[in-house]
Amino acid sequence: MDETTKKKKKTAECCGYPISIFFIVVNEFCERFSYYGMRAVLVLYFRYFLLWDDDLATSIYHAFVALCYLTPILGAIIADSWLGKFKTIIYLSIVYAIGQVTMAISTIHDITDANRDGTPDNFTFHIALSMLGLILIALGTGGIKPCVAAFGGDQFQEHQSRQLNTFFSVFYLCINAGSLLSTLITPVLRAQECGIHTQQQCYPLAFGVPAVLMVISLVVFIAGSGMYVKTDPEGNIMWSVCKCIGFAIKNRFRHRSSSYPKREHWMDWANEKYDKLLIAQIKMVLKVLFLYIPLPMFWTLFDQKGSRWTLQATTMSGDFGAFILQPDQMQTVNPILILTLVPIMDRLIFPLIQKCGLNFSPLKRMTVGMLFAAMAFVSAALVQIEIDKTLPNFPSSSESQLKVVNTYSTTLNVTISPNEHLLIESFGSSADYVTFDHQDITVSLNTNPVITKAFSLIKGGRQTLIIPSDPTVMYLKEDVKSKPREGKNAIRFVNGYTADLNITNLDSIEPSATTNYTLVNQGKRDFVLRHGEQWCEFSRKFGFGASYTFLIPSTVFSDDCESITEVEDMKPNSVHMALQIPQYFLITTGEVMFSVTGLQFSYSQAPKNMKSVLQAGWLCTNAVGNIIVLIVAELGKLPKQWAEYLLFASLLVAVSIIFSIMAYFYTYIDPAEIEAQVRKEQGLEPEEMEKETIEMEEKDEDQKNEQGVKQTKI
Ligand SMILES: CC(C)C[C@H](NC(=O)CN)C(=O)O
Repeated sequence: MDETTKKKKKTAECCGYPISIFFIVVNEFCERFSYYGMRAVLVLYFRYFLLWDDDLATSIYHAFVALCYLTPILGAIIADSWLGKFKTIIYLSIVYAIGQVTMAISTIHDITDANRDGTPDNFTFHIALSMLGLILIALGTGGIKPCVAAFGGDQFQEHQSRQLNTFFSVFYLCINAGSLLSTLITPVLRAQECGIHTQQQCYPLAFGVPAVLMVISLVVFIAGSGMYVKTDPEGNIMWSVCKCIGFAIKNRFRHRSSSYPKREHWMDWANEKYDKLLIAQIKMVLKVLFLYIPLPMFWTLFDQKGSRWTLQATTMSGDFGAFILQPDQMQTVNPILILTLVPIMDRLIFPLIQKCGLNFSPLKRMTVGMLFAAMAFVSAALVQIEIDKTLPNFPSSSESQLKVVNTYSTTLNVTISPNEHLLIESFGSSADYVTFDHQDITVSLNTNPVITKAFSLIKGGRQTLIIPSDPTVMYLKEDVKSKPREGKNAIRFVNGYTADLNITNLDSIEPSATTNYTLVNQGKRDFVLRHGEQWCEFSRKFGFGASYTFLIPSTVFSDDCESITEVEDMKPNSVHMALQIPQYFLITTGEVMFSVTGLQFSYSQAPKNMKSVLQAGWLCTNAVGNIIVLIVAELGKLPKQWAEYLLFASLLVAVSIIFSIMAYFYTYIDPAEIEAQVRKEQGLEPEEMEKETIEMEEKDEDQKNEQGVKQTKI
């Protein structure tokens, strides 16, 4: 125990706050920038750099987030039992920074791109390095998380309890300011092009900047070193706690006969062997941990902002007139609202409620926070119902859908066996998809002579029958059967020109052929069509989430691309992303009531030597919430997304009712007061008692007491 001790040494103050707090909140801002910045581009890195599919990318992403909220337990044990919070933060921040740097290095494609084609040649190297980086990051970010908040709390003196509450709000604001800035900045950095041999999306910059911020965070924290109040670790407290609980259970079991008098609490069965103070502290912690059992459900809903809600946004329109919002940018609404709502709640709403004489206790706030989150999901369900009305009618797994495109020189009468008759103009298409419940069809064209051809359609798929200038070679082309990802537009061209054509960013297309789909972003896009010396420019403004087939006629160069016609395979998104704002508002209000309060509650209800442990327990509720998301995603979804949203909302309402009942029976405590009372009962002076506890924990009592029964000096 070589840390500078200081029970509560007098610290330098500014406006009633310890100055050391400044270093802690700046440190938290930089660390959260680092964490959220890296997280913002992580799925894209998995998907487009490591070339994993959507499912694998999403699962590894959620598993990483869950790990980040499980490792706080480890950090808390190290801090409370061994190194103390200060040293734990320093050492694990170094691990964290190394992890971020490793991660940034793993994204440099040039390292293994020997053939210089722009893609890595040795994926195993990049995967191994990035997994190592992520494990170190999870260890670092999770490990320091419970220590930083608790260390911040330790800086306050007893007379600063009002400032302590404000500190937790400011702390939360810093988290969200860091997360907001990084979520805006790192995607922009990723979109830059960089590289030594070939220019690719700049993942090294997008991961490198968070790495730099982590180093800054560490430097800032060390800079405040001389000003901190540093509390000593109190020996292997977790081990003592486990042994004490184990003994209480064993002893209770040994004395299960009704002839033994009952004890007030089952932990009192440890009285024979363990110190009363330790037992009292364990009781306090267990009471709070028991209360945490229903809490993961809140995070299960909360963390779907990044997954389900972002997917929902991809089926909506982000055209806000003055600016365009991409679906994944919608998530920034959360930190923006946090930055506005925390001060409003702290300065206006909570004091107002207090003035009205209502007792809005922390646990009541948390219950109301849960109900707000449930309402957010009801709102998401209503938005989903609106979206569903505008979505195309996609085929079921047993159906097939077909559309016909005619690039023949005249209108055609198309008969699809047995009784589908379509009249299709030259360079036009059937109005919509025709749905078949069988796959084998025969198509007849009223040409002279009549052309008849048999086709087999894809089950559960959408296809287009392309009739080219020579109808005898008509063919099927597969269409997109879901909304294009990230709100992009899927486009393709049918070449009705008499020779090969080159189109910007696409391979050259032969006459009568159709290109594969290309994804283009919203906004005005220009394409140059070229054949030898001839060229023309084709411009088109795109919305969100549409799909088009462009038909190029033989006259394309003579009328300067004017005669290109378009077939709308899928309508653009028409429900506006602004409709998601109410659900973001509700979930963020819920977060302020639930999460900020939970953070304060976990600190205030923990005994001095177990503050980090309870912070870690609190963060673990988030990890379990993420694991529930993973399980639900794996088990498959309800057929309708809105129904799944309502299911989650109902589950959270049920859980919040259970939580409110548990909260009703919870009595708020002042851990310091209880500890002082126990000491008094033991007839020990505070200082004397502290020494006593440490000595006791250092002994290996198991070896001494084979019989397991020892009377303490109480
Ligand atoms: C959700 C976390 C447990 C708390 C916090 N996140 C946010 O504030 C997001 N609005 C964090 O510490 O990252």
